[in-house]
Amino acid sequence: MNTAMIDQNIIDLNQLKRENYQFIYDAGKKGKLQCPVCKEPVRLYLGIEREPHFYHLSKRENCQDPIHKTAEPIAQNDEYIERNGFKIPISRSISTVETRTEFKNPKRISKLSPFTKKENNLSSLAHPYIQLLENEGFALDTNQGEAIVSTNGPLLVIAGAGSGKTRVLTARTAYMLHEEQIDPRTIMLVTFTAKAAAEMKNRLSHYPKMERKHVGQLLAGTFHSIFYRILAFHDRERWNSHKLLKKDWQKEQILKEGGRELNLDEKEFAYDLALQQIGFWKNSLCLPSQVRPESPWEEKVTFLYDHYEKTKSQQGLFDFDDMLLGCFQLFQENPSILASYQNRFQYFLIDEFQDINKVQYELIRMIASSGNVCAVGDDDQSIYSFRGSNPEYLQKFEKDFPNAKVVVLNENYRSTHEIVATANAIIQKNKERKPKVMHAQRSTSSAPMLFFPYDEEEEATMIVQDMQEKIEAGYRPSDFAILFRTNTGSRAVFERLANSSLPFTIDLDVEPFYERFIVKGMLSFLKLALDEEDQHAVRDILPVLFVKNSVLQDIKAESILKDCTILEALSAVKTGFAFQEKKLRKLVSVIRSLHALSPLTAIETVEREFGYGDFIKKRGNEGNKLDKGSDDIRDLKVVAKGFRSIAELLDHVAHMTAMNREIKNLSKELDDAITLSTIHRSKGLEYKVVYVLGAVDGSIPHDYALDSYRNGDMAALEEERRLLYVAVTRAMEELYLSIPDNRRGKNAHPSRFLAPVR
Ligand SMILES: Nc1ncnc2c1ncn2[C@@H]1O[C@H](COP(=O)(O)OP(=O)(O)OP(=O)(O)O)[C@@H](O)[C@H]1O
Repeated sequence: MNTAMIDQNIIDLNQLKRENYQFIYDAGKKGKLQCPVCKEPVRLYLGIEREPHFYHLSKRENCQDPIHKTAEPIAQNDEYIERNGFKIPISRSISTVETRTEFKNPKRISKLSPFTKKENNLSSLAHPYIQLLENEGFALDTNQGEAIVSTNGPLLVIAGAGSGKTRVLTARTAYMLHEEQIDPRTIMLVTFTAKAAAEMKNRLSHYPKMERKHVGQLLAGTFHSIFYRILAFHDRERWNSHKLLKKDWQKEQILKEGGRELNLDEKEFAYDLALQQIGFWKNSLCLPSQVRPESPWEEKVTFLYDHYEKTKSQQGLFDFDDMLLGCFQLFQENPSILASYQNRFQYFLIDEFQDINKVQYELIRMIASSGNVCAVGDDDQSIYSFRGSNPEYLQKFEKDFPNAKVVVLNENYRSTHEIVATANAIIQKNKERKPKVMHAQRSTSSAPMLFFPYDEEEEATMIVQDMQEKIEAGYRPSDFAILFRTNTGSRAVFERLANSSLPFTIDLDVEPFYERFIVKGMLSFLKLALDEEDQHAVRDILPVLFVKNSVLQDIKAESILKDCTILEALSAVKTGFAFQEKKLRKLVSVIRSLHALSPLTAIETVEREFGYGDFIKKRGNEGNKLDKGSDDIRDLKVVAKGFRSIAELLDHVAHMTAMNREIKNLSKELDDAITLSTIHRSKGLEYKVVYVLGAVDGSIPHDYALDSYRNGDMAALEEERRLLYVAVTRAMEELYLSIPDNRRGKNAHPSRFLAPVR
């Protein structure tokens, strides 16, 4: 049906502005929609593949849309009109048609190269162990077999997504142990995560004729774990794990001490980004004295870097990056120690070589004097340049390890032809890459789908609806992944899932959206509109007003002495700066006026009246380039649009903050759950169905990459394209790319990366 009743009014989907769909959807969930014929409760269907329509909760199907007169456009003189206690937003009149955005039908990608079936090149290599592997169900193709048996000398395996590099690494190790009888203690297997190392050992122990004892003797782990073990062995006292700075806040504390010397404001200077920059320099083997700052910001960070290193060394502390740097120095200063390790380790297998950084590369060059290095990587999946990784090392490998053999794995065993062809078409536009075309093993009728929600909210609703339908049809929650470019991109989908009964997991380290500094500040203004005595809220608005934290004690005392609210006391503070006092003076009247406004207008009022933009600009300029403060406010406005009063919005925020904590605790225990993940974290994983959020310019490619591109730098844009490639190649059977019409309250345009397939 296209019609429903909300509080005695008929709403017709043919006349409803698209931006109201989510609002009506929510009203349905709250039981506020009725069938105009039978008066039973109905809901709005908002899914991916079928058009929006109303449906009866009882699944009744025989009601027909009544013929009705189009409702008169509702008066525009107030923000809301109240009908029987239910407020209808008239700033977004539900009955005007002229600016209605049509529901756009989803579209399957059709511009794809045709599928050609290749006979699976089962390895013709006459090695008994390879034959045995094949007989035991570990199928291998010729190139995989070639990579497995080439154990002497340097070998570079360029392994496209889903081409079985994990299988190659494990089978090669098994082959070395069993067929070549190589002493496991001479083999070093380096992986990107500790989980991957454990998984490889586990898989290895299931290979034919593998002895557990041998598998246990292999040295497998991340660069950090392996080289830290070496360091700790040589100087247990200095590298005692009690002295490790594990948490970012510990490191930031040291930076903040240095920042005080520069008079940097703790709330305004982006210490998190400074820390990331310091890590980048350390991993690039660039000591504080060697940094050549390129901006005033980098000058400050260089000063902090120097302070950080000195403090650590005075206090005998170290961080994760020091594990690699320390080992590099140990080898450099002690040739005999280096020689002993060169002697001990004869074979090296290194996974995810495209994400190696300078210090890791140099360590391998130092220790691998045998030359038996097998590096496996995919330049198209290099996505960690901000940490100092560089796919250039894949290119350098052939120079630095002369006579290296190169094997290319381009058979994709994970995904359908339609997904692989989409990925190929996207990545081929990158200029800095080794040319290769992935080839799939199977084809299907369901090509990847582009769908077009109105905005982030509708995007989340559609995806959750789609998953619900698929789960009813037999899929398991763990078949799904929802991937996003940055953590803030997951807010709407998190909220929709939190309000559903579907199990899901999300990364535990992510700062909840409503706790983000800029968002929290804005919400505090709204909180004060409801309670002028809210001390936490007053504390959180001080930075926005450029008032020092120390004033808080004075205001509290003032409010007791003068018997006024704490907000009134703040308003009367004398700072000695006329422009600031002017702003403070209007605090009470502006905040009291927010009451009568919708949350969206209230936020716009605070922005305008208190120069929120200036504050954000100041912080944003120095802030994290991925998540700008102004974007946070835009995201908050998208949320605010769905609520009719400040109290309702704040209730929702409190509920979601609590849910966030609860779900983080719960998700540890779930093993059959939907995955919500950044694209970065999804690397190496595979899912039957993948949804990619926000495939629009500004999201992917991210705005900062577009800015660099405008300034003539292609590198960031190419890395963004690799990110989309990684996201797309996680899907085994079905891929959905979401192209919302609006993002962060503005018109959005499909990602330029999709041009070859749209
Ligand atoms: N020769 C083969 N025949 C059939 N299936 C294979 C073969 N090689 C690997 N596979 C399967 O293909 C899938 C992808 O392999 P794997 O996870 O090792 O890929 P990958 O190269 O590590 O992928 P990515 O780099 O994209 O994370 C796995 O399910 C694996 O079991």
